[in-house]
Amino acid sequence: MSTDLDPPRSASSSLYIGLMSGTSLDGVDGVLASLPADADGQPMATLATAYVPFPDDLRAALMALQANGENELQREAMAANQLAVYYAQCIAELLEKSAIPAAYIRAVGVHGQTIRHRPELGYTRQTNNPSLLAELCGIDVIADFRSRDVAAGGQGAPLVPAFHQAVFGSEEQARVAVNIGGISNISILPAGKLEATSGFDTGPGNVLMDAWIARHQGQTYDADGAWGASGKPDAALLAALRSDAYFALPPPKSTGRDLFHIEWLDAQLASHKELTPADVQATLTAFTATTIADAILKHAAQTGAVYVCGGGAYNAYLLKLLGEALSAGAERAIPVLSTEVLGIAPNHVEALAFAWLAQRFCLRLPGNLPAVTGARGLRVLGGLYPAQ
Ligand SMILES: Nc1ncnc2c1ncn2[C@@H]1O[C@H](COP(=O)(O)OP(=O)(O)OP(=O)(O)O)[C@@H](O)[C@H]1O
Ligand SMILES: CC(=O)N[C@H]1[C@@H]2OC[C@@H](O2)[C@@H](O)[C@@H]1O[C@H](C)C(=O)O
Repeated sequence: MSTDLDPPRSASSSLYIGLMSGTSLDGVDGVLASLPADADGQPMATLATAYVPFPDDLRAALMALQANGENELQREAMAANQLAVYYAQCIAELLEKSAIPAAYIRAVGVHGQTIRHRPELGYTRQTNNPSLLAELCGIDVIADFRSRDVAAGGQGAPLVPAFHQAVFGSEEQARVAVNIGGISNISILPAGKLEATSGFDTGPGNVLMDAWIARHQGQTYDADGAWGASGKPDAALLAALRSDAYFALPPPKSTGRDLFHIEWLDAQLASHKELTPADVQATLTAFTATTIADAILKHAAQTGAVYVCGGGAYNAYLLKLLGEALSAGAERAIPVLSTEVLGIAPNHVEALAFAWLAQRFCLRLPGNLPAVTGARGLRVLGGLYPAQ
C-alpha cells in the first residue's frame, strides 16, 4: 500500500471508485483511481481495474426489465439487490488488487442499470440498490446521476462529454470522442474552447449486433467483428435502418433499448428476408459505423481526430467501416484511434467517468453540460448513501 494516503475516512482523500454497467448488460466495469481535486480532475491515475461479468440469470432478468411485464416492481427490486452483490464484488476486487483498504476510498460512483430511459416523459430509471451497496462495501456510495438533469429539463444523457472534455480535450487539436457501448454517443471537443463541448447519442452501438449474433450463433458478441466481416452490407437494408426518425432529430437527444431493440430490427427485416444472417450482421455493423460517421460529419467535420472507446473499440471490422464512412464524407482524412493512445483503455473510460462524477458530487461541482443534455443549467448530479 502506498504510504502517502490521506488518513482513513478523510474528506480530502482523492481516491474514488467508479462502476459502470451499461446497456450491453454484459457485466460491471470498475476502476479505482486517484483524482486530485485541485486540477479539476487532472491529472488522474488509475490504480486498479476490474470486470465482473453478470451471470446468465441476472442478464436475463435485466433484459426482461427493458420492457413492460408482469410483477415488474418486484422483479426490478430483486434485480437491484442482485446487482448490488456484483457491484460489491467488483469493489472488493479493486481493493484487493490495489491493496488499499475501503476506509481510504472517498466514495464509489455507481451508475446502476438503465432499464427505462424516457426523458421526454420526465424520467429515466437506473436500477440500483445503493443502500445495500453501502452496507456491503462500507464506502460512501454516490448513485442516481441522471435524474437531476432530467428534473432540470435535460435528457439525463449522455453525461460523459464533460469527462471526455476534461481528459481528452486539447488546446491545439479539435477532437471527437466516440463511446461505442450498447448505444453510441459522441463528444465534440473543439480545440482551445472546451467550454463549447457538445455531444449526443448517435444511435445503436453494439446492441443490435449483439442481439443478432446471440440469435444466430449463440454468442454474446461478434468478437473482433469477424462474423460481420464474413458477410456483405446490404445497401437497401442499410438505407431503411438509417431512415429511422431518430437520426434526423437535432441534439440534444439520447436513446436506448427503449427504441433500438430486436423487435425494431425484426420489423425492418420483414422486407429483407432474402439476406443471410452474416449479411445482416455486416449491415448492422455498417449501420453503427455510418450513423456515427454521419453525426461527426454533420456536427464536427473539422475534427482533427476521432478517439474511440467502449467495447466497440475492439471490433476491428466496425472501426474499418467507421474509417471508410468518415473518409467518404470528409474533405481530408480523419484518423480513427483508440483512446488508449491518450492513456485510457477503451473499456475503462466509462467507469473512470463515474469515479470522476462521484468526485464532482463530493466537491459539489456540476456534472452535466447543459449544451449536451438540454438541461436548464449546470447541476450537481447524484445522491449520497453514506457508509455509516
Ligand atoms: N473483442 C470484441 N470484439 C467485438 N466487440 C466487442 C469486443 N469486446 C467488447 N465488444 C462489444 O462491446 C460491448 C460492451 O461494451 P461496453 O462495455 O462499452 O458497453 P456498455 O457500457 O454496456 O454500454 P453503454 O456505453 O451503451 O452503456 C459488448 O457487448 C460487445 O458488443
Ligand atoms: C440512459 C443511459 O443509460 N444512457 C447511456 C447509454 O449508453 C451510451 C449512451 O446510452 C449514453 O447516453 C449513456 O451512457 C453514458 C455513460 C453517458 O451518459 O454518457
